[in-house]
Amino acid sequence: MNSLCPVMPFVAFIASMQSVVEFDNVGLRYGTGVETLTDISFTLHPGSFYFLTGASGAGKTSLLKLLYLAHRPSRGAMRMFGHDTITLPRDRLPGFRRRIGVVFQDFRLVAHLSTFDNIALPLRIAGIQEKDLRGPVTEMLAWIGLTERADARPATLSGGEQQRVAIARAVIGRPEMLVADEPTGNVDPEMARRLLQLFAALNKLGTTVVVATHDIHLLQEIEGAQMMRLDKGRLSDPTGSLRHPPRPLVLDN
Ligand SMILES: Nc1ncnc2c1ncn2[C@@H]1O[C@H](COP(=O)(O)OP(=O)(O)OP(=O)(O)O)[C@@H](O)[C@H]1O
Repeated sequence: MNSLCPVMPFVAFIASMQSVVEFDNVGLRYGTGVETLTDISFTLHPGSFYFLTGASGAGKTSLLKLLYLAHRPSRGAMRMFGHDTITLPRDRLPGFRRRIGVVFQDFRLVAHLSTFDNIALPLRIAGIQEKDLRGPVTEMLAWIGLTERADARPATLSGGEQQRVAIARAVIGRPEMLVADEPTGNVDPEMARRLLQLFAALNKLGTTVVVATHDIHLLQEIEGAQMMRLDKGRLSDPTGSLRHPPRPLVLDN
């Protein structure tokens, strides 16, 4: 996968950044309930690969929502791409979101668009010309094994096929940060490994990757990956990923 579309000259930009994301004592509360996320502090470094693990209900999706700016923290400080996102005016949020690729747990494909057009969407939004996007989208279709389904609408695809389209759409524009929520939950182990290779290729090009998963065996697939674990809304740091320097990831089993 060495020809992910050259959309943004971001590698040099990322290399010059100290951190991609910084959380300092962040809390998140839905409505008037108890806090879903409590005292979350960490720094994500440019070009690193993080797995976010934790039991169901631990707060993984909630933390990812903060990362892709769907929610703002209820308290604490948060910086992204060198900017304070708590005080960022609402009209600047879309510009920040375009720098983040997101694989949603429920895919969120555009129902009336074909597989090809769903994958091409970020490139079209970025103003890439039709003649320049056909090659990367075609290559991506082959990589996810859906060349034959290029014209299919999402409703006619299986859950696993929709998931692969969602991943292709998230990575094709080479975002500065990729946030993926259980991205391999609907595919077989072989395809899961293939999709992780796609994330790894993107990561090697400089993208910071955060993948939430229940499947800790995935963690062994990415050399140098770091692990963040949520336990009832609190972050633990089993591999020292969030300290300096991080230790290599070693699994217990
Ligand atoms: N919009 C919401 N309003 C109120 N509570 C919410 C909302 N979204 C999530 N929660 C609650 O926050 C807690 C954490 O949910 P979250 O989806 O972040 O967990 P998760 O670790 O991603 O779980 P899973 O692995 O099952 O997807 C849960 O108790 C959930 O019910």
